Amino acid sequence: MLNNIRKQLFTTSSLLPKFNSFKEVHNLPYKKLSVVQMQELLNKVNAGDWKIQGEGQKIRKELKFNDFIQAFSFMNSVAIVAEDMCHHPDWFNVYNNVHINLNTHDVSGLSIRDVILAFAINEIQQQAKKPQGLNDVSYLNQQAILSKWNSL
Ligand SMILES: C[C@H](O)[C@H](O)[C@H]1CNC2=NC(N)=NC(=O)C2=N1
Repeated sequence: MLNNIRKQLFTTSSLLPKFNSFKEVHNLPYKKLSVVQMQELLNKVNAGDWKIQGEGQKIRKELKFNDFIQAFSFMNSVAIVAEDMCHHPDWFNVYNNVHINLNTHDVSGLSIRDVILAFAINEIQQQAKKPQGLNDVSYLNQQAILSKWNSL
């Protein structure tokens, strides 16, 4: 048991791919990650605040914003990155609350794609300061997110 965990921890260190555009993410190789591997990767990319659900079926985060404009502008920014990645959040929004679940359908669980999107969402959350309206995504800096990922 301990040996298995050690082996899994060891193998995760080689699992962080580099890429220069979110459009490349769809072509990266991916496989189902164990709960241990997933937790290790989330910690590594500063996304330890995402909670792994059940036996590793999905990860979840609940966010609260100042108001609906801030929440919806954040969702617009995430939608832009998610569409480029071809990996989309399963989410719920009421007023200033946004609940997000991520998973990878064809592995019936979690993969590196969920790690990358969780990382990007955390970065966008930090960037989303004071939008001028529902559709204001002018603060979104994809290059900054990409270079931060590539330097992890
Ligand atoms: C065909 C297309 O690439 C797939 O259906 C994509 C779309 N968006 C997705 N989004 C998420 N979160 N998980 C997926 O497995 C997924 N698959």
